[in-house]
Amino acid sequence: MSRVPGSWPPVEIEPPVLHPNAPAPGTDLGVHFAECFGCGEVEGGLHLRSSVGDDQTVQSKFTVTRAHQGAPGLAHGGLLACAFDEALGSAVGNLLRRPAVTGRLETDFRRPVPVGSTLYIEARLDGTAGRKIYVSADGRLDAPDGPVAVSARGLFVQVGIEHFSTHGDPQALEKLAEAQRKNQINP
Ligand SMILES: CCCCCCCC/C=C\CCCCCCCC(=O)SCCNC(=O)CCNC(=O)[C@H](O)C(C)(C)COP(=O)(O)OP(=O)(O)OC[C@H]1O[C@@H](n2cnc3c(N)ncnc32)[C@H](O)[C@@H]1OP(=O)(O)O
Repeated sequence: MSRVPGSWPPVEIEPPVLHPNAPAPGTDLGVHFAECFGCGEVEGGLHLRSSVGDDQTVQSKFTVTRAHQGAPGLAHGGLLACAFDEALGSAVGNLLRRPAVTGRLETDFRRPVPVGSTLYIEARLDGTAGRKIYVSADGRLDAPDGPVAVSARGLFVQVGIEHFSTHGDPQALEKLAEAQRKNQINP
């Protein structure tokens, strides 16, 4: 199988347009949902932390613990993919502020990621085509300029807010919206 990726994005795109209320570079993004496996206060979760970077990027990092192992002493690839889903989703949700879900996520695992190492992920908006939002990211080992260990490319698909109330937990959604209103998060 070739390791040469196909062209990206795979369709003709428009340049991404930041939402007028998108947080400024340097802003810490906090936790979008306390029970999220990626960023929430979940035991064994990734506890990924993100902030807005320059040039339509989100910078995230997480430290691999023993709870994240696949082979002894090494991160599980599926959990690394989870970290990229979260980082890419955070770029879409915070910079474009459009409700969207992951339609497709591809990952290239280039180097082993040991327990105890910290992955620095930079996610960038690549472009949009109607409801389709293309994003990609690189994850570097132990420093923002460390060697690339994992790369990912994702397609997020914009959905109506009813996607979450119809298929998810409407009561939890309402509680989350209420908490966001209290924290005066701009819609
Ligand atoms: C107010 C908001 C702002 C708030 C801001 C606050 C900050 C928030 C910060 C941070 C939050 C984020 C952090 C979390 C991140 C984690 C995200 C996840 O893990 S999401 C869970 C996993 N994903 C699913 O569960 C999806 C399940 N799939 C579906 O529901 C559907 O398949 C869906 C919606 C993806 C598409 O279904 P259809 O019926 O609506 O639309 P169709 O026509 O099928 O697709 C639309 C277009 O997309 C293409 N498409 C869809 N899936 C594709 C695929 N796998 N590959 C290629 N193309 C695909 C299609 O070919 C179509 O393209 P053509 O318009 O015809 O050109």
